[in-house]
Amino acid sequence: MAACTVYSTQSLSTNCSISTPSKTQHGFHQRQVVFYTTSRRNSKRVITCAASDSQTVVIGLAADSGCGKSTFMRRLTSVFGGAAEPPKGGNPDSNTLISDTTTVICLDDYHSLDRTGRKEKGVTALDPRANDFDLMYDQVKALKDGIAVEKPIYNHVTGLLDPPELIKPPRILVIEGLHPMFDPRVRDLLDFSIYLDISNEVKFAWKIQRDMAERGHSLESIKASIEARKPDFEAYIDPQKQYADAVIEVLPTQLIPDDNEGKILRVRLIQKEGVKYFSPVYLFDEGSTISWIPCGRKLTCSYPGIKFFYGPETYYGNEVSVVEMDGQFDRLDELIYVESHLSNLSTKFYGEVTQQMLKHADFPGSNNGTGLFQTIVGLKIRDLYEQIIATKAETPVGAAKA
Ligand SMILES: Nc1ncnc2c1ncn2[C@@H]1O[C@H](COP(=O)(O)OP(=O)(O)OP(=O)(O)O)[C@@H](O)[C@H]1O
Ligand SMILES: O=C(CO)[C@H](O)[C@H](O)COP(=O)(O)O
Repeated sequence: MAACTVYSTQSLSTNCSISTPSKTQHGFHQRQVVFYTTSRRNSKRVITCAASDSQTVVIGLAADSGCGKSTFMRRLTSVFGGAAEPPKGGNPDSNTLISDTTTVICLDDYHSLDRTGRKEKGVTALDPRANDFDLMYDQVKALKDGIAVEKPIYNHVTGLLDPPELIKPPRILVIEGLHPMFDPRVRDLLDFSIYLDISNEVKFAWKIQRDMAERGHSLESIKASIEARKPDFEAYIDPQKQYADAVIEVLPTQLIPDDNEGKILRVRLIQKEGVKYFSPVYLFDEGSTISWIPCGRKLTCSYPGIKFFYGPETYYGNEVSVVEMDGQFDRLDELIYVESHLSNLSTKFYGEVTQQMLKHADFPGSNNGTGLFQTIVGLKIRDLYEQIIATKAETPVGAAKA
């Protein structure tokens, strides 16, 4: 037995072991892995799992609850083709979504306190004390290293921690939730990170739409829940945006003075410069500053119209370039006109952004910058993944391990 280097925190490394790997006809190593499950950190479990030879690329997606993470994930999965589904035959309340290429795990599964536990201790789910970052790190690292893990499940229906589910290393692992960039060890594992920054006004409008219309909550209870989360959101969630490689910022429109309906949106795609395998999208002319109103013969715009902006900025001390769209499309098929003026989109054919947007015209935000920029970031992630895989394929085996 070789010592297991996967679980590197002190509490795990001393008791963790792994059998000598043997190669199967499918190019996988059969490994017997001894590790701890979440709910029982003091008890060992032995399972046999397959460790893939191919690299797992890890993407982090951070946002508050109800800010469009699921919608973004559906757009991302669609870029790779195939539908994402919960693990077959598993817990019906699993938060995990698996497709051919991607596995999306929800970081709510690393809540260390269940609903009652949080109530008793007087902490919210946003508070780091309600989450197990050691285990999050151990398991994301294991998956990145090609080792399957037994991940806990936080059941949103019952508010309890359910028995864990087996997660095998995928080609792309997306960790989405409240804290993907909070712990520096987890942050360092990310190949790319995104923050969905929804302004309070817009968050409120979306919450009302979903929780009042679809879940029967009262206006007062929605207001109270947003207010109760605010201090912890500001302390622990919002600061993560400084680490993100791409931020999608969603603000009320500036096209209608004093608009407070939250229906027409100004959306900014803030892209960090100098990130490996990521070259920011630009409008017309890279590095310049441009304001563009595309409404005319090629693009139908009803009131209040559409306005684009592109230019360099500084964001938390980092150089970024920003593409901004204020307003909404009347006709989605005309998006091709806008697409043809954007460069570095990482599309595989002319019109791919428009095609993706039309394919999911029923998703929230498909007629505005939220859908457009989520789709573009999805394409950039595909490009990043393909570059990482190509680089790995070119690297001689010995050099890769050095
Ligand atoms: N781009 C958008 N435009 C308008 N409404 C949106 C948009 N994105 C999300 N919403 C609204 O917010 C709700 C939540 O979206 P979604 O389920 O994608 O968020 P989430 O972050 O995954 O939420 P949760 O963490 O609570 O599961 C949607 O039902 C919709 O009402
Ligand atoms: O912020 C959240 C992330 O989605 C949830 O509020 C948190 O996970 C707790 O869930 P629940 O409200 O179902 O107990």
